[in-house]
Amino acid sequence: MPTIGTGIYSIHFPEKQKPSNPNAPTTTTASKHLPKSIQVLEIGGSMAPLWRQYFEDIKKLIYVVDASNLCQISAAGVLFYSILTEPRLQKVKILLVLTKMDYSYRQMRNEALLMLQMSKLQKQIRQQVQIVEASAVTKVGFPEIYDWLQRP
Ligand SMILES: Nc1nc2c(ncn2[C@@H]2O[C@H](COP(=O)(O)OP(=O)(O)OP(=O)(O)O)[C@@H](O)[C@H]2O)c(=O)[nH]1
Repeated sequence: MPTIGTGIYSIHFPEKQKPSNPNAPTTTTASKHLPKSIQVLEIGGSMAPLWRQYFEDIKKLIYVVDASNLCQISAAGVLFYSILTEPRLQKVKILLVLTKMDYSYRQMRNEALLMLQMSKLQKQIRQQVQIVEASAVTKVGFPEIYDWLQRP
């Protein structure tokens, strides 16, 4: 079922794992100031014609592409390009999540990036796009996504 409309979610960050050396410091001054939770607005793929209404006052943007859905990746790339060239999003930090990696074959990362024309896009846009492979089932990629969200 596609997400219709929008959803607001709170993401609570897991405590950082304690290091195996008991004498090592567990928290640094920087990590003390990291947010413990964050609010995320999810806007469904079927809302693409209305995405522009949400571009005001955004600090970070996560673009989620279903890597198991070969038929839709090229279309997702065209929509991604329209986001990256949007004047109001030029200073926004962007995370590209290739999701459902558990359901995709192993080379899918490269194929998806090819279909999204990422290397061509990176030369034309101002934002640095971080790319993460993820799965809601295996939780692959979650630590990277949490880190990215917590970073200022
Ligand atoms: N195997 C697998 N299934 C997933 C994963 N994430 C979501 N699903 C399943 O995929 C189905 C559709 O969910 P989503 O693709 O998240 O739907 P959606 O993102 O709301 O849809 P749009 O917003 O329209 O793109 C549900 O049955 C989910 O349980 C994943 O990482 N791996």
